[in-house]
Amino acid sequence: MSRHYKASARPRRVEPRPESSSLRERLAALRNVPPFLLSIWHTSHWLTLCSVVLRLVRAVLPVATLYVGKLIIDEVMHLLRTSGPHPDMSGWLSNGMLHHLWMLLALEFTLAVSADLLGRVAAMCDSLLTELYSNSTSVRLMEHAASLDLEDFEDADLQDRLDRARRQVAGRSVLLSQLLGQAQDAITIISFAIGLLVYAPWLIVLLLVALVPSFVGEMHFNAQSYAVNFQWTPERRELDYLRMVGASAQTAKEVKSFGLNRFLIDRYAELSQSIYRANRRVAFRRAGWGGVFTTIGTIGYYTAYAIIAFRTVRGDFSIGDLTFLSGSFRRLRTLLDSLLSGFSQVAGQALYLDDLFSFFRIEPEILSPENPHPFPNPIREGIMFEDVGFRYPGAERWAVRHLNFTLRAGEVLALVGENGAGKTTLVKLLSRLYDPDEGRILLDGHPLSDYSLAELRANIGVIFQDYVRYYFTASDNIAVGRIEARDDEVRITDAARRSIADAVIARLPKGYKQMLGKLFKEGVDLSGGEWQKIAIARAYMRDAQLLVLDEPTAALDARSEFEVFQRFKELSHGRSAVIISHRFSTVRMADRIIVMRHGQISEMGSHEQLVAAGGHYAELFELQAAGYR
Ligand SMILES: Nc1ncnc2c1ncn2[C@@H]1O[C@H](COP(=O)(O)OP(=O)(O)OP(=O)(O)O)[C@@H](O)[C@H]1O
Repeated sequence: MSRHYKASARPRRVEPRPESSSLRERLAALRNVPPFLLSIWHTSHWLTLCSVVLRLVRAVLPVATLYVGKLIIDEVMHLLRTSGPHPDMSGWLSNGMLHHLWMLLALEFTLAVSADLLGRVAAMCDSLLTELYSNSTSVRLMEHAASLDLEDFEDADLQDRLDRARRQVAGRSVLLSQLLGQAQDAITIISFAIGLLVYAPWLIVLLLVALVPSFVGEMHFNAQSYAVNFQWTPERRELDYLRMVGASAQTAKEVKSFGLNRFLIDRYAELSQSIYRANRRVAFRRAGWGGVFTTIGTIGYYTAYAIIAFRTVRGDFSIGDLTFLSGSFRRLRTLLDSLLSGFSQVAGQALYLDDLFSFFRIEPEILSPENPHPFPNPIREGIMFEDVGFRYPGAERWAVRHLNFTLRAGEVLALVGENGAGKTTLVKLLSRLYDPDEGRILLDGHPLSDYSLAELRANIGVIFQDYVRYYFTASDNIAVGRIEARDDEVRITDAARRSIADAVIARLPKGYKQMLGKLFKEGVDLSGGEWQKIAIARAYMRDAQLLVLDEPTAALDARSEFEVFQRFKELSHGRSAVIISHRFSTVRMADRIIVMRHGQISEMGSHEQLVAAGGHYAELFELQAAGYR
């Protein structure tokens, strides 16, 4: 299967960029809400139940409060009508005429206090639930990212999506309380609407007419905000990158000595200004249209108010009815307004959920087979490359092609060649970080893809030239080579001894417990060569049958390099190794040397054979040797 085909088969590579998504698309994004709610439910049954029940109860309190308010006014009016104004309250109090009023006032008070308490407890449940959800989603995000292929990480589109997914987790957690608040508002609206329907059904129609324009407007502008956000993801990532380069311990040295600060700051300011301008355009239009739509709503409200007042004067309604109706209408308007705009916000946020869910839908392609072939121990025949070719995704050129050779069991093979010749690519194929686009790689006669990925990786210890400097302790920096053995001190010190990192660690104030790097308090930075010795120790943490060292000694001084290889030779116990190096002092120690040129093998043989052949190798060797004379 060619890389080209794979690329087009992946949904993420053909994802359209919504310039401005249609209403239908925004509504379609609501399909993300049920799975979102389901994951909330899985986060904590108890908190979800608690929040839902409290909100249900809380939802009917406003109409009850308003209705009791109406009863209070009617009761007051009744008292005034039956006995007239009473300057001395003591008579009323003693004959029990105020009993009913007292009861109503006490009920109103209880309703007000309950509404407040229920609201607070529900908000607490929401915030706890939100934090739990955000934590568990971040863990899922890391787990899923870990399962993806290296190719995925080198894809800018995926990086954009991952970035939006991360921001979704950090910034979209309000969605939960918004959704629950929406449900609560909807129930409150229904309860108010029932009250209003009983008195004056036509008021509802008036209300809807006033609100629909503002709803459509909100929907439109939410989608525009999303589109702006979407289109500018790469630039936002660049902003993050510039911030990191401009102010981080790793880059400070070079940025200072090249005087790069001004350039970085200007680039940052320019980019952030462009994003700001795009956001401002939407914000201006939103504010302008929002004003128009709100005015329409206000006109609707006051028309209704005038009608109710007029009909009260005509005697159709009591004063209590007037307060209840106008109060209901006002509350309904604000509630419907917030429900509709909240709905469009939910629809907008559901679009962001798309990023999160679509990130979770990306499937890795480099997988273990269902019934893996047992991994040979020891490897008998070796690893055979049969006409192997590979092109990086999206690249026109083949990075390597027509590779034919066998890495024999127990053999130390060196790869040499100029920059970009394809040496690291060969190693990535060997450790199945990529699958070849052409040809096959066989291990003891079976394609690499027949073996369990975990077993394959456990049996191949690779240290890449751009190995990671972890800001962990020295001990953990070595243990990452086999993290299960993190507490195995004997193994760690043994690995350090083999890679001559033991001498480096002996000089650290806290030895193996010393925090490395300058990121954390009390961290100690190392020289390039010292870091490299620590990194090489990782390879020895494994019981790998094949060691791959990609320019393992580039930063080492001549004596250290010699020592590392002496120990490697002594201690390899017949293990195979592939060593990439530009130093011929290292290369000549190998059993066999492969010379790569423009992605192909140009020569193969021992040091002596290749020098005698007088080809490219001999030329490169002579060049380097001349440098020492
Ligand atoms: N992730 C990548 N995406 C696209 N092209 C790549 C990628 N990595 C390497 N290449 C290209 O593939 C070719 C082979 O690169 P490779 O890293 O294998 O060379 P190398 O021989 O290891 O070089 P060096 O000695 O500089 O480390 C080069 O042309 C390089 O530009």
